[in-house]
Amino acid sequence: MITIKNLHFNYLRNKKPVIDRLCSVLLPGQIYGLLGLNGAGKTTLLKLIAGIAFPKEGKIQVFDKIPKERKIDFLSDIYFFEDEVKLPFWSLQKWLKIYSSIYTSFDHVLFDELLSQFDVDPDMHISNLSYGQKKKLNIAFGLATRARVLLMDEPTNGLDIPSKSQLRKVLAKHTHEDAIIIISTHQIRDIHPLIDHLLILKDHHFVVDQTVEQLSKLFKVTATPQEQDTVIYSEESLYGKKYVVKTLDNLEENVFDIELFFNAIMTNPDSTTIPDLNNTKTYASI
Ligand SMILES: Nc1ncnc2c1ncn2[C@@H]1O[C@H](COP(=O)(O)OP(=O)(O)OP(=O)(O)O)[C@@H](O)[C@H]1O
Repeated sequence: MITIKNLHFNYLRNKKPVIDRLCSVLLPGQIYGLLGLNGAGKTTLLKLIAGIAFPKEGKIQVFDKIPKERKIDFLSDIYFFEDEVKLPFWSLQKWLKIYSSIYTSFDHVLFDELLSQFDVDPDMHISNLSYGQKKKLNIAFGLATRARVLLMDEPTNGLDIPSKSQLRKVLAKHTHEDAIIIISTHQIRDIHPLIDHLLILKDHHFVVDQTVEQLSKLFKVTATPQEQDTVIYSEESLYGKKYVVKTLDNLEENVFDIELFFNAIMTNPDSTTIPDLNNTKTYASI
């Protein structure tokens, strides 16, 4: 479990908060989609969870560890897939030998299997890999660490179309019930089917922190809104106009489109109040 309480963070040279009064509880077995506009603070939040940046106020606890203490058993149980992969100019095998030793549960069989699925030659020198191949190498390595916390910053950036589908498959196959995966992305359509829970970061905290299942009972996308529907957003598409509407009955799951919902939240901030169907959190007013 990741527990975040009243988190506040600003960078040294800028007193303006990047994260402020942010609270949440993230549960094992879930894949979280972290969305927000450019500069909303998504990467910063991932760095705070990874123990790379330190909270100015508030608290983060990852399982029973405090990230900023950077204890060995914490560092070997978390993997941060940064958007820009920084790898040394070594042979892949040398890099693997040195870095895999940090992770007590590193699964070499899985690493080889993933590398082969991604079509990356294990005998290459890292400096000869393309941007996308480095990204795939890093994904294979991160999953093979068997870390319980995986933080992914724009994992589909630079991947070709078959690799994106490969990534979806490997994530679906190799996630386990005690793992917490947070995927920060602007390319939500690349990973939409994987997302269990949506986190939308706006004005320095989460304005949406709900399961996709709950949201799909509260909102739907339709081409033909009914008189009783409350339209919160509409967008022209190739196939005609699409509307995001609040539903009146909270029982059935509807067609839910994360990207359209995100646009609705960004462009229509006053129209929506999202009740917490599980009563686990306070109401999020948007
Ligand atoms: N090292 C830094 N020093 C000072 N300010 C920073 C630093 N890194 C990020 N920022 C600022 O913090 C804010 C949040 O940046 P962050 O990279 O976390 O946003 P993001 O949501 O990941 O953005 P994007 O979607 O564009 O990647 C931005 O205003 C950015 O300018």
